[in-house]
Amino acid sequence: MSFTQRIRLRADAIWKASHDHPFVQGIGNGTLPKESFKYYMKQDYKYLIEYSKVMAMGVVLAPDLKTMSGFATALDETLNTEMELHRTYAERLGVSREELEATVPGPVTLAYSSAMLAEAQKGSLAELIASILPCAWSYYEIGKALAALPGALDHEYYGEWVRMYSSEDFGSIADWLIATLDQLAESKSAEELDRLEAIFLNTSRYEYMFWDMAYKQESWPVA
Ligand SMILES: Cc1ncc(C[n+]2csc(CCO)c2C)c(N)n1
Repeated sequence: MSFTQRIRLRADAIWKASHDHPFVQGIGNGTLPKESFKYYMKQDYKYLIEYSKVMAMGVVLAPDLKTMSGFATALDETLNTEMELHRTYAERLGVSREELEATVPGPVTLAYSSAMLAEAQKGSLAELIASILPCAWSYYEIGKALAALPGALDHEYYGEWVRMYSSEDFGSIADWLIATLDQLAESKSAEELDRLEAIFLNTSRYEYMFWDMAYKQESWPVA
């Protein structure tokens, strides 16, 4: 079993909880309230800005040109394809570019982004990838699962979201991160692998919490 298969297995209960979450299922069957989706899109936009910085740190930490180029491609995809989806939905939802960019990150958005940035700043590429992998990988799994539901791909409102996250382009970023982490894991000690697993489990938990936060439109308890 590869290292990423091992950590995916350990995270299975968390990933299943995300998959079954009413927010995710609501995108798939079209019943998700638009207000929850609007809240999610605004929070996710802020999250993706920080995620992009982590990708950029991947370029810096990369040991060779091929790896640099992989991070540069993923960074471009995030800034110019994925975030374009958010800009398009924001327009449909009547949220201006200014409002979108001025979104105040909620508690989970801030905690999740800070956790990824903290791992990236420690300076090990394996730790950086372990922290961002649940993000790219779980969305691809969710995208594909939702795409298999009748009508989800063609849904007049959420179809675009399902098409983007089930696309091969996003899948190839997840596959590339998986292969890169497996390669880095080959030269790590058992203690280091345990540490990478713990990082992966933590951001898997944050993925679940992000869906939950958005569903409940959870904000800071005191403004
Ligand atoms: C909370 C949260 N987690 C994951 C993603 C999905 N995502 C973020 S970056 C990336 C890889 C390529 O850009 C993918 C699939 C998201 N949007 N929001």
